[in-house]
Amino acid sequence: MELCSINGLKGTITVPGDKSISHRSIMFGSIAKGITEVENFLKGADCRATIQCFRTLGIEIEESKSSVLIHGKGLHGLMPPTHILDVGNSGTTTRLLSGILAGQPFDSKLSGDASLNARPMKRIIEPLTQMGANISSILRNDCAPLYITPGNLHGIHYNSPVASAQVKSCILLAGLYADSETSVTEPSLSRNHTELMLKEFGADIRSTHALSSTQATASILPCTELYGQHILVPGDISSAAYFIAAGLLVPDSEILIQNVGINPTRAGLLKVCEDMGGDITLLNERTQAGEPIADILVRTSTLHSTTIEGDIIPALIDEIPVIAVMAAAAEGTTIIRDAAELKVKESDRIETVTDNLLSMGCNVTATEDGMIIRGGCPLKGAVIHTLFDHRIAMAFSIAALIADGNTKILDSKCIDISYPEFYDTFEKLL
Ligand SMILES: O=C(O)C1=C[C@@H](OP(=O)(O)O)[C@@H](O)[C@H](O)C1
Ligand SMILES: C=C(OP(=O)(O)O)C(=O)O
Repeated sequence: MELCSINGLKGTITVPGDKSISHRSIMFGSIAKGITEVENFLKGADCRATIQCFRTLGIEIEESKSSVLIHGKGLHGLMPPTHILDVGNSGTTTRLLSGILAGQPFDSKLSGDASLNARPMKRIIEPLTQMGANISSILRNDCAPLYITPGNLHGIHYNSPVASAQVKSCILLAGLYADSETSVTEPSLSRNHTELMLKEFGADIRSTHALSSTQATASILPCTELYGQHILVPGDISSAAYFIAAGLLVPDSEILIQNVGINPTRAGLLKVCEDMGGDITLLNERTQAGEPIADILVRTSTLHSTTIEGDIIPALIDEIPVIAVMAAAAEGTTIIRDAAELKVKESDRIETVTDNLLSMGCNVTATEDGMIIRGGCPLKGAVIHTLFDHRIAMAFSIAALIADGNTKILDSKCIDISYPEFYDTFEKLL
């Protein structure tokens, strides 16, 4: 994809359904009894991988233009897979599905693409093994492909070294099949969609937030049955993030993004935009199945630098590439720290972001757990090496809109992972 600078993005748009909630709707719907109907499901490649995995596990899933119907077979209704489960590029599918598979009375294997098979899985192998699961890395490198065989699961209390919703959700899902309570404490609260949605499906799940620290604990009791639900998936704030950044950065813009999920465990970007002087207004705030939603009005703003660190990091982890682009255009030096998790995403996002910003003429330094971005230098068009990472392709498409000259985004097709209609949404604002 080739892009150049523009002016005046104007209009009202919606963004596709939330990726995290879409994955969970298929998974929980499949192990619930009865039909789960999902509206505004994200038809990106990652969530399609989740659908395919559950079809392979014997679940009938019907797709229409407006919704997805899951014919759930109950907690013990999955069938042994006849072939290896293909998790594609999706960390969420891999880690959450492993938690469910650990509780099944049959063997399974799961594997993904080269990027997925290089991501760390010890973070789930360790706690699942403590619970009595039999899960191993087939190549003995603590990565997928993973092999899971039946084990008798018991409840544990797990102190997670990372604030990761994938790790937390994996353990809680295995906890559905354990013989006693399972709980997970994380150093700071990660996205809580599993806790909110499993409760709607009938699970006995609780969350507590320590008053004296940022630590958060979620616990679940073994369950006899979950029940099918009707789910309306809110727009994905991680996808809205690109249009928020575009609205702030592109001169003479005003964009209204309707129906966006603003769950506080996801909405760190809004706080950062506010700290940077961004003109953002939340309209029509409401709650749907425990998930807060709003329309977001964005207008062109003069941005200044900020420091992003500590317990806000999990609430904006996927938005850091586009935040870095905003920081490059802002006056002053922005510091991002406590974000070492960026190194184990679809690419090493500390490296991919800093390398591409450098090639656009920005003065940026990578650090062990983040980056230092000295903003205010004019960006120039460049060839962007996405390394097939969808967030890099989208973040640098925004950088292209304010750069001098043409920018070429290599392998931009990877955007299909989370936002197949990304460039079509842009067309609506021209
Ligand atoms: O649970 C989820 O749906 C996700 C959790 C986050 O990963 P971690 O749990 O690895 O931080 C996030 O980066 C990913 O895009 C989706
Ligand atoms: C990290 C991401 O997803 P996952 O971990 O599910 O691959 C992402 O979408 O940015």
